[in-house]
Amino acid sequence: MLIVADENIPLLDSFFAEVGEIRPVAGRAMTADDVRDADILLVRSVTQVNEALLAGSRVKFVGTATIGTDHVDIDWLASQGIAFCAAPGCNANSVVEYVLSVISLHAERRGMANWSDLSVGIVGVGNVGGELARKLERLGFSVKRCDPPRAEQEEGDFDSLEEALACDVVSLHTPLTDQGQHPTWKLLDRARLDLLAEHQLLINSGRGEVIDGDALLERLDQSGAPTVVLDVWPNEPGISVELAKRVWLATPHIAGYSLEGKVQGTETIYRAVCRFLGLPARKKAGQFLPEPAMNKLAFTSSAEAVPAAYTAIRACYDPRRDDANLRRALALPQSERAVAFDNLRRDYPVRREFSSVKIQLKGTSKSLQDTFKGLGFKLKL
Ligand SMILES: NC(=O)C1=CN([C@@H]2O[C@H](COP(=O)(O)OP(=O)(O)OC[C@H]3O[C@@H](n4cnc5c(N)ncnc54)[C@H](O)[C@@H]3O)[C@@H](O)[C@H]2O)C=CC1
Ligand SMILES: O=C(O)C(=O)[C@H](O)COP(=O)(O)O
Repeated sequence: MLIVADENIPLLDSFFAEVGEIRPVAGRAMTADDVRDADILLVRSVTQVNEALLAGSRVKFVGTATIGTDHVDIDWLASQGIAFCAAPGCNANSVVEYVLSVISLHAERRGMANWSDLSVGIVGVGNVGGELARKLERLGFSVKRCDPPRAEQEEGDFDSLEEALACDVVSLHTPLTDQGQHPTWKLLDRARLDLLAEHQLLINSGRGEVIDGDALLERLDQSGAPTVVLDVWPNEPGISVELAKRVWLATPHIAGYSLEGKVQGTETIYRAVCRFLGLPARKKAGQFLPEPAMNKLAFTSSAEAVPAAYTAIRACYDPRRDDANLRRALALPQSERAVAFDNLRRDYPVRREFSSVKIQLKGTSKSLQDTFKGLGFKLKL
């Protein structure tokens, strides 16, 4: 059994050594020659999985250790009888924590006493957007939910795109597709970007092409432009330096890169491979997660909820470090930038989720306890 796999899938040996021989390959550069003799192909988002890659190969199962599937021609796989699995939800919480950290920085930068005075419009209310909405509402934010595909299918409190785009913060969490009733390709086109005003914050941690990159560049050169944070970009890894210069925070598609999120992605495809082969799935993500370097934070009775929350959030994850690293990479000669973008992702430092930290509270208020619980930290009272 030959398993060809993107070398950036963490814990390949730990999960798959008992299943078959593993051949790690650079995901971005994977060719038909690399996969010809494979029985199983395991990828991440940087490998285009389609007829050009797989025609004539013996691959019978494809797994992607990612939430997004826009890099996979799922219809073609089905037409060839090739089984497929993705990892829905695996790194959703990581993306939510990225967005929460960005919102905390934005509120502080605007001199707001209370970040929950910001309204937040979420576009795409699935695993990521849904969890973001739940956390924000628990923290007291007012949230608009825009999800036309869900609104058509179920009873629920959904809002229009225009209502979401009128919020103080707009966060994009749709899949990328140019098909069907609700395409998201350039969903934020020139006209919709024109609706955004100077006081607003636009965050894209879905897929780069959901925003029209040229229109965004133009909008950011006009007066009254919104503040923009991009984790995902048109044309990765060769992203526009001009666009990066004009956005407030620029990160190299790492919103989902918590250790928990990555390892859960591997676990999901491991389980699917075991099911496909009729093997018992004995390994679990939890057994491979080390004790976090920082596992405790303490606050005293004088701590106030909002500043304490910001301190704890940023102790776990502060996007300004990723922003600084990406800007350094983009200052390299043009011929080196795309590789540098990918290297930041390949060599990403260990980042742990809020749930890995116990917050010790001595004599603190109920509101402080509720804030930390709402964010997903564990409490030690
Ligand atoms: N930056 C990063 O590191 C990561 C990015 N992602 C991206 O985030 C996307 C969303 O992830 P999940 O929430 O887990 O996916 P999901 O499939 O659970 O939810 C997506 C939601 O978007 C909705 N949607 C589809 N078309 C829409 C439209 N035109 N307008 C508004 N809503 C629409 C769907 O109905 C669905 O509820 C992924 O497809 C992936 O592209 C995911 C993980 C990490
Ligand atoms: O899960 C997704 O969808 C993502 O966007 C991943 O976090 C992307 O990571 P790579 O597959 O590009 O390493």
